[in-house]
Amino acid sequence: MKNLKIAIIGGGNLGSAIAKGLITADRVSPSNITITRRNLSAISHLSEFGVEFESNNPKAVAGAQLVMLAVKPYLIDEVAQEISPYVAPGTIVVSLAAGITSARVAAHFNQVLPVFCVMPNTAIAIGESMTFVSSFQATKEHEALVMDLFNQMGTALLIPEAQMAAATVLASCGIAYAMRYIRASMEGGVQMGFTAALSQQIVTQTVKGAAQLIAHSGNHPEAEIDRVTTPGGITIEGLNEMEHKGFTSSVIKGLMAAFNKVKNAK
Ligand SMILES: NC(=O)C1=CN([C@@H]2O[C@H](COP(=O)(O)OP(=O)(O)OC[C@H]3O[C@@H](n4cnc5c(N)ncnc54)[C@H](OP(=O)(O)O)[C@@H]3O)[C@@H](O)[C@H]2O)C=CC1
Ligand SMILES: O=C(O)[C@@H]1CCC=N1
Repeated sequence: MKNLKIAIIGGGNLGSAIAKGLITADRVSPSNITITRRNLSAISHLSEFGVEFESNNPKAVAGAQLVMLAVKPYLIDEVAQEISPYVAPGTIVVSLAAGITSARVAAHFNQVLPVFCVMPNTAIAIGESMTFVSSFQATKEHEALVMDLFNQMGTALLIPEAQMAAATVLASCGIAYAMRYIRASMEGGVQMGFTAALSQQIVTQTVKGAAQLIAHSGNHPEAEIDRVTTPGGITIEGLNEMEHKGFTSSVIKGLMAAFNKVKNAK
């Protein structure tokens, strides 16, 4: 694994996060990771990690055993076409583009290659991603390698590609939704008199504690809520007011709007 040569095409938000995650996991030598984008100065901060930079995609994929496509979905066809002649036989292709099928990516290559759709979230940079993987034209060995790689940077689950749209919304977009809850709570904290910095510290630790409570116990969130809500007490007053204002309904409606968007991606 240490010697696996990886090319990350598109060093933006996700591509850079994956590069950081790979280095932090220490399973791939930084010098074996090449990251590309047109404006290389925007990722110069990654040079401290020892990764290679390249603005030429064909050069980056030549010699790579695993190529990750981390450009925006509308650029996937163009970039796959561009690198196709330079990709060595047997190269594993990982597409990170939301809403793009593996068959569509595979069709751009002039040889049959193992293609994976992989949907991480930005917490991959710190090894805490919830990552979904689906495989196409791949052997069990390819699957094991890709799963092992992404399990080094959080939790990876192999799923049928048909579930990828829902997985994208719940876990990849989910980071943003969780952040919005955190931000809303912080604003409430400031209104109650905490500084923004202290409010952020309080909410961050509280959300972390809540996530870890259910992760450790396997309890349903409502069971943990029951432990907090004193009958006739303070917590239930706040919870019910949030529900009167449509909290659960808003979250589900937001998830479904995103789900419809990703299912109709072009
Ligand atoms: N952000 C997220 O949380 C997640 C994103 N994804 C998917 O990851 C992909 C990337 O998203 P994200 O990182 O947010 O987007 P960004 O725009 O941040 O990153 C894409 C990068 O691609 C670079 N790029 C554009 N054209 C080329 C090219 N021809 N060759 C090489 N690099 C190029 C751009 O840099 P420059 O202009 O300098 O070339 C840009 O930095 C998308 O397909 C998205 O669906 C999936 C899960 C989560
Ligand atoms: O918002 C987006 O389109 C991408 C896909 C998942 C997370 N970010």
